[in-house]
Amino acid sequence: MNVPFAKMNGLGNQIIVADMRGRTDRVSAEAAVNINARAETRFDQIMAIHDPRTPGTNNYIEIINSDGSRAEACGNGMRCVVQALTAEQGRHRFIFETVAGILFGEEGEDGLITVDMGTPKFAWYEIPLAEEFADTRQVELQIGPIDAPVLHSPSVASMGNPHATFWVKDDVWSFALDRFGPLLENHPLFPERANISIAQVTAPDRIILRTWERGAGLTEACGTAACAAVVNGARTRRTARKATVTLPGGDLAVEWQPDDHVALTGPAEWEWGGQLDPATGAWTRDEAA
Ligand SMILES: N[C@H](CCC[C@H](N)C(=O)O)C(=O)O
Repeated sequence: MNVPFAKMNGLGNQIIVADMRGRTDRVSAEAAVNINARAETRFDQIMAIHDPRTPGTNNYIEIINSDGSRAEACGNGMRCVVQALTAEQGRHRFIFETVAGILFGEEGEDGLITVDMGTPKFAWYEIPLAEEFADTRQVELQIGPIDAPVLHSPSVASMGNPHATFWVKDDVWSFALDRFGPLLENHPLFPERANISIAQVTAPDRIILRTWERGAGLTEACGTAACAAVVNGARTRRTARKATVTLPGGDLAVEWQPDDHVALTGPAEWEWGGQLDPATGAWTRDEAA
């Protein structure tokens, strides 16, 4: 009843790829919490590969945060899925379906993986926000002393999942994101909570970014947050539509293409494999070959 899994990472974003093909059950929230409770398998997201649900797609992917909640999108995790399936099948291009829609992934000759993350959404009800904002390039939200807020006026967008990008002039490491992150993630403005990022633009094609992820906390990298930062940077004229985003774990390349799709390029790394029970989260590590 166990399924194979791989412990992987996408730029230090801790990912577990679980092979749920040929089964009708799902990785339970309880299993996710139990897997995350063990040091060796502490993770940010589980990417569960299921049989396809729609003709023309290769697989349906379910994304589970470390708190057991489900996410609509995960850029770093999708790259890990592409790498795992490329290693297994020898093919390089895949079409996936998630709750947020259809997306493409491809491993290049250089080993870097590009994922088409789809089109960003900017309407307040699409993100979603709890109240109407005509312009989501800058919404009223602040934290810290009322007359001297530490973070304020984020740009918000959906990359399938909700993101707020707070623009800062100072070093992103000078902010206590561990303290502000949980408050902003759960702010009443975000009925489905949100991923919270602080972004420093250092050149029109360069952003330094830290993210507090919804359902996972501080992470080394968040692919969809990098996409949201570039899209929000471009529509507020802070950046070009193509930029390198430097995250604690390293660099990602993001391009908001003329066809409105956002392409995310970066590495993925396989660490080790094992077998897990998707109901309880009990797992064993495979013997090294
Ligand atoms: N690590 C992910 C994002 C996970 C999203 C999740 N935290 C949520 O939206 O709930 C990424 O690379 O895009």
